[in-house]
Amino acid sequence: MCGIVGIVGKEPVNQSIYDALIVLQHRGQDAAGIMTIENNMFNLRKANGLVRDVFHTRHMKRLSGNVGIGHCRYPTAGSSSSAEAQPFYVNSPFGIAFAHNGNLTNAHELQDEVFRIARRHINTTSDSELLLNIIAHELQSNASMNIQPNDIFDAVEKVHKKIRGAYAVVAAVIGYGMVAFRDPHGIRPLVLGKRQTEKGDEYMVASESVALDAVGFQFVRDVAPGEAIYVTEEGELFTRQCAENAVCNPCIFEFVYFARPDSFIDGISVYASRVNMGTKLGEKIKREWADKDIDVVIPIPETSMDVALQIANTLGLPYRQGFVKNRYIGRTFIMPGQTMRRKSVRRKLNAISSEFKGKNVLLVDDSIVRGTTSEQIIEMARESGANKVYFASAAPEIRFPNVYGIDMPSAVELIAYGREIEQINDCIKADGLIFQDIDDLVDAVSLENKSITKFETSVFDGDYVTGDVDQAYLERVDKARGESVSTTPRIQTELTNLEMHNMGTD
Ligand SMILES: O=P(O)(O)OC[C@H]1O[C@H](OP(=O)(O)OP(=O)(O)O)[C@H](O)[C@@H]1O
Ligand SMILES: NC(=O)CC[C@H](N)C(=O)O
Ligand SMILES: [Mg+2]
Repeated sequence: MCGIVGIVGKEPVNQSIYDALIVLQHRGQDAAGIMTIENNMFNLRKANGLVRDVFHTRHMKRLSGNVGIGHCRYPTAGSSSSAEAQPFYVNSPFGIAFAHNGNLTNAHELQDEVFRIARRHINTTSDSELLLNIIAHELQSNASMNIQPNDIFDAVEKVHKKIRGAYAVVAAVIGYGMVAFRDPHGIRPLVLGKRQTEKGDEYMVASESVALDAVGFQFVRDVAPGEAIYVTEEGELFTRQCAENAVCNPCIFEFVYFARPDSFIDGISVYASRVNMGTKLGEKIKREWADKDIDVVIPIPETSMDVALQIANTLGLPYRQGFVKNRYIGRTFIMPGQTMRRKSVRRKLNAISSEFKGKNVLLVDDSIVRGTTSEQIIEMARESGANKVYFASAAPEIRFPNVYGIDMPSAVELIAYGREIEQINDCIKADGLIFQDIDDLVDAVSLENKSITKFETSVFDGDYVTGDVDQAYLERVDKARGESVSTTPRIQTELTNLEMHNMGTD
């Protein structure tokens, strides 16, 4: 999913960007990077790894400057090579550092255009490097030596017309400041924050509001779909709507799984939406499983905990912790490669056997994607002596690939693809399996902000809000990005490109 952050400050921003990335770590565990501007020069450090492992004191010291951007990556296009870690950089016009959350759906066509028309070479397979070059080209064609806010906004307007898909973007431009914008459907989240200091106002954009909280910025508002934000190096803020027909169709999977519960996205508390999911699913269980003799509700840590507690409340059943999560293991779903994901479930979760012995348990997860977690967890519950193991998913069956920044490029790897509920259950081997209905999921989230009438729900219903995704497209994406990409041993991909990039030397 990726986390992005950008700050125009009155003091060095390196520590604040680092702290913001630490709380956005759940959005991307594969690589991290920070780029700052000082005396019209860029400073960069990026590498594969968690934020805490990528930045050491010596790197932080080098990242001086009052303007900067940061990124933590969960690869959804290209490879997981360190050459595709972000921020990316182009030297013309002015010098632009760039970070992106999302996925372009017309990257294929753009690749050719960028070369033929803009004469720009893209040296990685990343759609983000492509997007950076499109912006750079538009800025270059538009601007004189002394660009004004409207020149930047005109360039973003042209970018919106050219590219399709999901994108929340932040860029730092030498001599100018920070530019950020969000796709016209608002699929990926982006918030604006402000901090008042004696030297003047500082501005920050970030993927989630929790990043503002962490570094002491006040939440101002969500960046509107299609809107662009420009903050000069001096701290002056300009904004403009740069897209025609912008609509707010946020990705519903942010609320199901990706975002932190203490974040607010488009006016919706992620936590409250999860509690509502618990109420809705609890009511469905009451209606449809009146005959099931459930003794206790047990969450599968970590994301499902808020939902599971509310299911227990709704059913009037005890809520108990049956699994302990190893705090040093990250999220399994966003790990690259099925082998790593499979191995990590047992390393990450261990059963408290006394909570299962002789009991009929209802295990709750936020979603079942590939079934990696559910299959192993049910096995663990049985090994711990459970009598019956029922399973509830707070999201409906996931049957369609995601093309907007979640790594589900291939339908065949989804456990619900081509399977009815009983067949899914045959795979995960529960004594009963129940999914949230799609209408209930949408209601659960929209209850918190009634003005949003449509969410991006393609993984559940195949309705892709950008309108440009058909079967042929899905087949192409599937082919281009098979498991081979994400399972390629890192060392191999490293060797190919290591010297071609400004890695911010060790
Ligand atoms: O069906 P699967 O392919 O296994 O994917 C779904 C699981 O992956 C996620 O957990 P993850 O471990 O990534 O993160 P969490 O600790 O936030 O729950 C999600 O919460 C489900 O538990
Ligand atoms: N998950 C994301 O937002 C990924 C951004 C970009 N498509 C990449 O793969 O680097
Ligand atoms: Mg989980």
